[in-house]
Amino acid sequence: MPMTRTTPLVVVMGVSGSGKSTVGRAVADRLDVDFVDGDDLHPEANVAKMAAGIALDDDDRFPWLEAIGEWLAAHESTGGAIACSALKRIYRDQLRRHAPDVEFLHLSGSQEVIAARQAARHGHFMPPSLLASQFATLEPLAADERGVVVDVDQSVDEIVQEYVDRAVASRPHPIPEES
Ligand SMILES: Nc1ncnc2c1ncn2[C@@H]1O[C@H](COP(=O)(O)OP(=O)(O)OP(=O)(O)O)[C@@H](O)[C@H]1O
Ligand SMILES: O=C(O)[C@H](O)[C@@H](O)[C@H](O)[C@H](O)CO
Repeated sequence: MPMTRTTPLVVVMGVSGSGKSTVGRAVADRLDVDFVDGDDLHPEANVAKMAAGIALDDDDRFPWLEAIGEWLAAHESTGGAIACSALKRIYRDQLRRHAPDVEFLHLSGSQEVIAARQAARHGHFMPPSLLASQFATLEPLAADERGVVVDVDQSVDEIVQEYVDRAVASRPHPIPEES
């Protein structure tokens, strides 16, 4: 019989400023799994490009998504949470090639709400001027993609609780029995 676990392997996705790092950390604390901020896995050139106000393209994101995918693959048996924008379906497909069991928590909100949060945030390399391109690039989860969408216009605790209620408590994640 396969064992079941309730600790998912989850990518906290969304546009810049949607709360991926904040919520990802809180989700990982709540589920007692490892967390990493995908921003820390960007090649230096990507960070420099974003800091200069230039949006990343598919070629820029490819090696970064490979690194995210490797982290996911390494956490398949333990579960884990990682913050990664994962804006396009092809990016999520790339991650699923590394970790087919991965699920997504899409932090969704209006450009107005997220822009206000970015404006209040200081010392981050991502300029608010790139928010429009983030929204233009975003492809929401399709019906066949494993994941949930949670509205960011509520407290971090409420977001985590909604995620736990909808994705974790209701849906055990089968993993192979250890030999
Ligand atoms: N639910 C929330 N309510 C109020 N403020 C929030 C909430 N979630 C995040 N914030 C705040 O909004 C700002 C953006 O959050 P955070 O840095 O976690 O987003 P992010 O998606 O990781 O951004 P980036 O992708 O640009 O690194 C932060 O100042 C954070 O404290
Ligand atoms: O795909 C992208 O364009 C990038 O990953 C950005 O989303 C940033 O990493 C991040 O959100 C920083 O603020």
